[in-house]
Amino acid sequence: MRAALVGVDFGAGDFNAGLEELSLLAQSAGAEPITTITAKRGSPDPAYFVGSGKADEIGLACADGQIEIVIFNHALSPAQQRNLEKRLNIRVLDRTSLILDIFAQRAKSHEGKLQVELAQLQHLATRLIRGWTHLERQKGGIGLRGPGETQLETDRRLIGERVKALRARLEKLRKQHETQRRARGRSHTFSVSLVGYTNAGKSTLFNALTKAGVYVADQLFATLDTTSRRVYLGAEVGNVVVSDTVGFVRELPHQLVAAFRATLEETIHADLLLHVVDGASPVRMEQIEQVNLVLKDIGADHIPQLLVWNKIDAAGLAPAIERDEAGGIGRVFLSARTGDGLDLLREAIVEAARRAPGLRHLFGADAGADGDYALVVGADDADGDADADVEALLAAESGVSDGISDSISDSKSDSKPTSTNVGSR
Ligand SMILES: Nc1nc2c(ncn2[C@@H]2O[C@H](COP(=O)(O)OP(=O)(O)OP(=O)(O)O)[C@@H](O)[C@H]2O)c(=O)[nH]1
Ligand SMILES: [Mg+2]
Repeated sequence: MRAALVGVDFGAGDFNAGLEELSLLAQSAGAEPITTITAKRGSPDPAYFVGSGKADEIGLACADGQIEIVIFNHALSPAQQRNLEKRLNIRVLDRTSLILDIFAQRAKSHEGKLQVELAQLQHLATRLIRGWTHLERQKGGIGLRGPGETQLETDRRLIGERVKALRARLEKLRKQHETQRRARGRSHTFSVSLVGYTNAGKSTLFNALTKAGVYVADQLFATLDTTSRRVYLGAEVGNVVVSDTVGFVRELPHQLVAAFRATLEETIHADLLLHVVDGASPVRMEQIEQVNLVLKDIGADHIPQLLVWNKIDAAGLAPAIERDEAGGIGRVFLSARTGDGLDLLREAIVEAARRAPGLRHLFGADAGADGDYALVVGADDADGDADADVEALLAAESGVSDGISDSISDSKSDSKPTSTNVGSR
């Protein structure tokens, strides 16, 4: 589908990098960007987002019939989108819809699909409601029982019912995740989540890390698109669980963040976040900020974070560990592609695991001091079933079970590891 891209420069951030990202997003959604139209404004025009003169310029660019869709690098109000479509006589997509569409295309698991559907319906619902009030105004409040309104009311009711059903279904799945996490908590397997801006190299790093371990077991512990594997990191720490998850983008639609809460909760409950950064990107600092915003949004900003400065091969840097003022590891420079610096990252994870509270008992030096298993069970264990906990722990330590083997059996479609990638390649 041939597309015209539209970006408005409000004088904030790196405008060109933003347009480049839009182009990648559009391609990820299956569109083919043909032309880009830019404008400079102080604030959005209420009717068309751009000025009416600029709107006509966009119309002119589409006049020869080459362009099939116009994609804005911004969130448009329902009215702006409608006005533009009327004036240009062509389909107009905003950034939110574009991202939702990519999610819809990429979601593979049952839960992922439910989450995307919920987000899309909620997005649609706001448009239907506003469309209705718009009509209401046109008719001056008279003749409101007309067929148009009735249809809209029916649509809204159906959407409302579906949203309710989806929420209930997702809540049930969320509870299952929680049960699973508690089981995992008992065995105190140190868990590491890869987070980061889309395209930073999380999946590449995930594969490099998990393949490199002496002992690797495939594990899918979330039914959505979080893939996890156990990685053996030496005698001292033993196994850690590493998870690869959905990437973040600037202005991640809030419906999506809300709908993907269950997926992101795996991130919230990690012991350590590996924040993967594309060290070769000119806008890496902005991306780090964006990722931290999303992490704050989902309540994961309190988790210890290690910045993984990836793609040093492209940035011309050497593998290194950089310590912060307190002596803790702040950044690891590596290349997931060439494998340079991976050993440093493994060291850094071992060091973080060693420092993690509540995990010390697993390690030789502290086991004697802390002594008993009561401490091992952990503060977040609500059911008080200490015997079972000790059993689980012993089983875990002897390698019989690590507590994540009771995977969720929500649907047949969830039986294979899958992953959703948001964004661009
Ligand atoms: N030069 C270079 N490229 C890399 C490196 N690591 C990853 N890449 C490339 O970066 C692109 C994105 O890599 P992914 O691993 O898919 O990134 P991701 O963070 O999982 O992306 P999303 O799943 O979309 O969020 C791919 O083209 C990789 O080949 C690296 O160390 N050096
Ligand atoms: Mg990925």
